[in-house]
Amino acid sequence: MLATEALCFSWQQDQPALCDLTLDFSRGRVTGLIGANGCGKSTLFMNLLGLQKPQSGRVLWRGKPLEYDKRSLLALRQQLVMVFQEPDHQLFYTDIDSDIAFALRNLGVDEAVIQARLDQALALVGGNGFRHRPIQYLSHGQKKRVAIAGALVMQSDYLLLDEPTAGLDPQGREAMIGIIQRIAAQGRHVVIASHDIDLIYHICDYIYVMAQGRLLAQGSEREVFLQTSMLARAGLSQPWLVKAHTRLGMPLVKTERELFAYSEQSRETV
Ligand SMILES: Nc1ncnc2c1ncn2[C@@H]1O[C@H](COP(=O)(O)OP(=O)(O)OP(=O)(O)O)[C@@H](O)[C@H]1O
Repeated sequence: MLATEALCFSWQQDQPALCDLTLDFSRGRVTGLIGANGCGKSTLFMNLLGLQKPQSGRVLWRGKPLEYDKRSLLALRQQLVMVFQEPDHQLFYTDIDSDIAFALRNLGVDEAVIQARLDQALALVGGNGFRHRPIQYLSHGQKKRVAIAGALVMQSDYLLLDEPTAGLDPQGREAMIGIIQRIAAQGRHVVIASHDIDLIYHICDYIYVMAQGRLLAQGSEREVFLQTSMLARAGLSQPWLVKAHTRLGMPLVKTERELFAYSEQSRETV
């Protein structure tokens, strides 16, 4: 279980970046964290990872307050792994296999286990087609997949994804949705911070809305995205499928496919 309790954090005195946040990331399989630029999403991730320490309140890991000694943090970061928005920030080798295996080799994991996990992770992100290309020759989207594979080999309980679809073309975005769904289907928790509201609506089963470091709303995707005035206060808008429901009276569905199936069905019955 990963949670925060009345967490407050300031980068500078008297300017709180996070205020009184009580969040539970085990509520949903895929949890969304949304809010306007500067609302505190990245700062929260840093607090969850123990890279920053709250001035008051706490991070709870497996039901206990997070401990900040080196050993505890090392153990935490094997179970709570972050994938940054910019893959270049976490890819260091030119060779994909070496890059993905880096953390496992550091931990002294058996080479046969590393190979098996590498194969699995690359298959899950659809990376086998470019596995033998040098990393510097990969596209942004391909690098994102390698960065996710590097996190997956850790077989962590939680994966924190910062803007997983940023910079991806429509096909790459669809592929990323599939990747996240496959990760969640493996029984892991995924936490996504993103401005891609349609992605959050499509893929998350629990959502926290933040504004200026505070929690503004929480709930299932339907509970959250039907609150138009709250979304406006947070500087956000509704996903297009929710707009189609609230403004055009279409049924509230989770995916485009469901909406088109509904519209075809209604045409047939006319
Ligand atoms: N290293 C830092 N030093 C000082 N202030 C910081 C630092 N990082 C972030 N902040 C401030 O903390 C607040 C929250 O920023 P943060 O980056 O967490 O927001 P965010 O929700 O991730 O934004 P975005 O959507 O733009 O990525 C902002 O006011 C920002 O200026």
